[in-house]
Amino acid sequence: MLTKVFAPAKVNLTLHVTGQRRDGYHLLDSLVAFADVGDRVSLRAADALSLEVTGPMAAGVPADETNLVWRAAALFDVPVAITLSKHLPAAAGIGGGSSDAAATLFAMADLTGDKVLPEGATDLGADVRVCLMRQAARMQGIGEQVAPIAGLPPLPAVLANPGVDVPTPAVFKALTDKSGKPMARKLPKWPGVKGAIDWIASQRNDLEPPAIATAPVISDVLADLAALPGARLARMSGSGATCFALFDTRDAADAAAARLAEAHPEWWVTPATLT
Ligand SMILES: C[C@](O)(CO)[C@H](O)COP(=O)(O)OP(=O)(O)OC[C@H]1O[C@@H](n2ccc(N)nc2=O)[C@H](O)[C@@H]1O
Ligand SMILES: Nc1ncnc2c1ncn2[C@@H]1O[C@H](COP(=O)(O)OP(=O)(O)OP(=O)(O)O)[C@@H](O)[C@H]1O
Repeated sequence: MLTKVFAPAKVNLTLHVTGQRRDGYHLLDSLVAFADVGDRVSLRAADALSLEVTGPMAAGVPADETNLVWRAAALFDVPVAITLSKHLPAAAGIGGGSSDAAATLFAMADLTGDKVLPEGATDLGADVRVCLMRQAARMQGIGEQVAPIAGLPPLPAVLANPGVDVPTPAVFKALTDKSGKPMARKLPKWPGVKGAIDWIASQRNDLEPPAIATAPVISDVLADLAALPGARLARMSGSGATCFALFDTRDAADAAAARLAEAHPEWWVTPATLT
């Protein structure tokens, strides 16, 4: 039996860094949504664990035990042959590895019938827990506290990545002010897409300045996204380098994505709906 699970891109609509723990990990307050674009994990029972990485963004992604998909599957007793079809850029702030790991955990649970996640599952990455949620959520602590958020309307978006790898630890290291204000304790009720975008625009991604210091091209991506017709807001996701713009309608996002892709054929650009 072949089990297939979609691994959506994770987008940090907001990302406030509110402190740092003694062990170096940072305290976050983030509104996270998921895109209708992503990777695909498929697996079947086999004699030994194996992984093949395919798809348009497979270049450079490890196909060995360092891949989070492999590590997630290895937590179970059943050996499987896995195919990971990469459509998302890696080391890009959209949770590729974490989302792939979460999808693998779902697929393995489906295959084995196990109802409880194996020990170590959520230690695979800071974003794995939120990626297991697969719906808009508020993420706090170092990523281990996640709560679903109701009432966020589907948000039309363009995602753009300039092709530079931005390693997450380097960005956190370059962050100077680690005590940003959190989001309001109670998130507002959003009156439709326009109101939600207005509110998101009033929040921040505190990792933008240190990511731009690490990879200055990110400021070009943000400027080009903000200049697209109909763009209401441009912001970076996670630790970068992927940035997103939000639009009032999916038609506007589709047209803007086509325009940006034409201007920057060397960038990864896609329209998406975030939920
Ligand atoms: C920045 C975010 O993308 C926001 O969603 C995530 O918190 C990062 O998630 P991730 O890539 O799955 O992160 P991990 O692979 O667990 O951590 C990579 C590195 O980022 C730093 N890190 C990560 C999460 C966190 N709350 N504080 C940190 O300081 C640590 O140096 C860690 O070694
Ligand atoms: N399934 C995977 N897909 C992509 N990269 C992976 C995967 N498993 C392990 N890696 C390794 O992890 C590194 C980080 O990739 P990933 O796509 O998880 O980025 P990220 O920027 O840390 O995501 P985020 O910060 O949004 O959680 C890559 O450079 C790659 O070598």
